[in-house]
Amino acid sequence: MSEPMINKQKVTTQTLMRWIFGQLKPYKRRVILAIAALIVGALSWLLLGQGVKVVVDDGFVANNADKLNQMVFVVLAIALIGSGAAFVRFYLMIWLGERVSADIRKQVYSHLLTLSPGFFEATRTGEVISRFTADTTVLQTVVGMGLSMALRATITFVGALVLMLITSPMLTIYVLIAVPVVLLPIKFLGAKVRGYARDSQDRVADMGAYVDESLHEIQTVQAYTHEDVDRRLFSQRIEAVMLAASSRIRFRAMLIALIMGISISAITIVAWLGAREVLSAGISAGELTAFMFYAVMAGGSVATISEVIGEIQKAAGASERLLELLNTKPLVKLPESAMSMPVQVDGALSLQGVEFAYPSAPMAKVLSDFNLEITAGERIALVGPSGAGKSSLFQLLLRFYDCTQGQILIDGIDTRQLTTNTLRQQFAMVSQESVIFATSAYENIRYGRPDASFDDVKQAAKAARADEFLALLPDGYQTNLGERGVRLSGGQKQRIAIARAILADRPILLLDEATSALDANNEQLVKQALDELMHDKTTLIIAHRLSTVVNADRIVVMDKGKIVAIGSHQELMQGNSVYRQFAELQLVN
Ligand SMILES: Nc1ncnc2c1ncn2[C@@H]1O[C@H](COP(=O)(O)OP(=O)(O)OP(=O)(O)O)[C@@H](O)[C@H]1O
Repeated sequence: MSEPMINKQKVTTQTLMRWIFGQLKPYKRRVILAIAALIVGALSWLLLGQGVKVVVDDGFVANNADKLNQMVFVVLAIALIGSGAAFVRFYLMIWLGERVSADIRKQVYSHLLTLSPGFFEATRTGEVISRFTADTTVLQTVVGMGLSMALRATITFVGALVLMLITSPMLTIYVLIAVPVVLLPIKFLGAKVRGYARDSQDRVADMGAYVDESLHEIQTVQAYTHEDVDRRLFSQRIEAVMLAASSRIRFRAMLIALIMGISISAITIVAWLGAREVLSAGISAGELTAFMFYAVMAGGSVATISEVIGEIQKAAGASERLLELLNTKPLVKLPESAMSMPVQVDGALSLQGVEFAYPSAPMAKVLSDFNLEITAGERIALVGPSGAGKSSLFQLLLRFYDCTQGQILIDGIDTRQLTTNTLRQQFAMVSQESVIFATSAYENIRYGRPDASFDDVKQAAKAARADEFLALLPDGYQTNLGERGVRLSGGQKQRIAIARAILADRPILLLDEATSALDANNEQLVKQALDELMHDKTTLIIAHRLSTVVNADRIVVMDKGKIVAIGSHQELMQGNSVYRQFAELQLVN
């Protein structure tokens, strides 16, 4: 059974709009200003129609050159005001779109950092990144362009309608009959567009994940000359994106075409009816001109609104995925009122009746009946065959998961009484694959204590036997180590990771010893670095080296999630067959 990591959910247009308006709240002043600019803009375009009417009737038809000259200036002034308002509206709305999408990205990223590592095992990084970039970009367009266009179109529509009514009530009634005919396709085709939009974004995410994975493992791809297969598999994913997009585009195109066709037909019919009115002297030529100006404006507004509705449907699809991410909860539950740790933590650990199974495989017990008391400052070596549960034990100690039974105590405090932050601040971890970030050596070491001074960093590097080689790098400590530390040797990476842990200065160490053999010199340096690190600290070390088990206070032998023996190297070599086998076959001498 696989764990439902992301809860699929349907987002209605209302939920989406409520969410977006919530995001706009902090920028109330800008929103109000944008709306004001929008109203001024829309009103000036409407006023332009009145200007045109005066130009035609009083200037043109009445053959009055003075009036004509005068009105041209008025019309130009109105156009200038309209353009100014358009600038303010456009600038503010696009700004708000960018702002909202930036804020949403921050929220999603901040939330992602709280999710359990299990979530990232079940979800592909590339997919998460796609949600981040592609989905928030869709929202950005909706806020920046869509909402502004819809609002302007609504005001224009209402204004145009009022002026049409004033100009000619009868012709207006003809126009109004046409409106429901335009709205019908929006309702039916809009829903289709939304469904396909989500599908489309899902396919984009899938493609992103594939690119991420293959480029990440480029050496393996090239070493196995797998490029052609990758091209084919990628192209399949791209075509899936195209296919989903085509369906969406088809329905949107149909929507737009239908609306245009219906509106233009309606306008033509109304113009024809209006022209007959002019001929029978029911209305003036200027009135008909103004009326048609408004009718075209109203028709254009309806078209705009329908297009925006398409955009919003698309955004609803995209935000479904973003909201799913935001609503994914971390696996571990935090206490209602958390305890704090004393200033001085000794680092004694107590595991009492611990039992554990991963949520993705609840029936497979990874640890069971696990009891272990570790005194402060003790050095424990964990050994056992692959799959014995050693790494899982670390995951429980860091509370990436909760035990299914039993409890874990630090200095007598149940770890479930602490926030995960307080708990994790008691541990420093050095994993088997030394983790190096694509930044300077300095920042890499400072990772565990971002406020450390340069002297602190240098001291930690010295203790970790890293100072010497760091000083020889082109920019010393400021040298960029490249993505995943590609510019360093294995032993150098290990020593940087150890320097980081030394600087972090946490009471308990979790070490997963590297299995790869180093040359004698590097080996010696790493050993010295580890000795510095473990000094005075409670240490749990997944051991792969003979020197480590020999120097441990106690060796805990694990097999199939249980402790099968505890003792010193000598004792276990004599008394425990699992250990003897392990030591003979797997310890690096
Ligand atoms: N994320 C996970 N989801 C489900 N099962 C897991 C997960 N991680 C590990 N397991 C299972 O838990 C068991 C213990 O694995 P664990 O990695 O703790 O062993 P280990 O002793 O550290 O092994 P190794 O020395 O090979 O790293 C294994 O059977 C493994 O398949």
